[in-house]
Amino acid sequence: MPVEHAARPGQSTGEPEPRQSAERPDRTIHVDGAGLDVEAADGARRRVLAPVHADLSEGVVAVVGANGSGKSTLLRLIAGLVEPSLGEVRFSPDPPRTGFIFADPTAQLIMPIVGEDIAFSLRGRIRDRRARNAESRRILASLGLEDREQASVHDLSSGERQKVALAGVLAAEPELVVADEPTTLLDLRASAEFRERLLSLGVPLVLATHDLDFAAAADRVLVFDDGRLVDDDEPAAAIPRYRRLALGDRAG
Ligand SMILES: Nc1ncnc2c1ncn2[C@@H]1O[C@H](COP(=O)(O)OP(=O)(O)OP(=O)(O)O)[C@@H](O)[C@H]1O
Repeated sequence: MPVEHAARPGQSTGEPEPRQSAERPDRTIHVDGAGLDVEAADGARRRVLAPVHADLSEGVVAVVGANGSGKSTLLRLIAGLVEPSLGEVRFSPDPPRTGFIFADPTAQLIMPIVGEDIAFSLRGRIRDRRARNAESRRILASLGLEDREQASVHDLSSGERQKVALAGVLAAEPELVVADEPTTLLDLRASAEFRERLLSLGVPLVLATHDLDFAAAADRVLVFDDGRLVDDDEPAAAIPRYRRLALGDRAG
């Protein structure tokens, strides 16, 4: 059930950030009993994700759960990075162009200079080099990084580096963004800012997060525990139950 948020421009910390209204493609991710078994070193098979059933068409879906509960596995199945050993992931009407954002942006920065990295991501879409550089500058400016075009990716702060990784993903004009704990390495302010960026992309977002403020800004929350989907509801209902699941009496 989509949850509407009132606009509160300019806020950068604290409460969940407002989401700008945006056109969202009418696409559904059908997770039809998708799950994953892996083979251990001794040859034994281990189920790391029990079959998940969920039709996801909301603008922002947050996936929460303890370490090792199966969040990243679900994200990788949705993004097509891993094939399910059970069930399937389908899309209707058609599979989206999907961009994946990792917790550690260094995993996806390829070129040493910021502008070069974005231009590299644009190569599939724009053949002309000057047009590519112009588009790279436009994307960087849209993320407030216009003065970092010539910077080394190694000299950036973690927050800037995560934004450059996002710029690289946006360069491919994704129709779905899958983000695996994208604010984990960021401080409070950078995390709030990055959260706001992701929420205002106007592109459907599925993200795993331990940041419950971020999850609270989603339209729908999936809760995982020990490799199973154990709750699936709107944030106002799912997050308090997740707190009780994770913290027991300490949830308050
Ligand atoms: N290819 C694999 N081979 C072996 N084990 C795997 C594989 N993929 C996932 N696992 C295991 O499955 C479990 C769930 O992992 P997953 O990364 O999905 O958890 P998570 O909820 O994202 O955890 P975290 O919050 O720590 O990132 C873990 O025990 C992990 O070691």
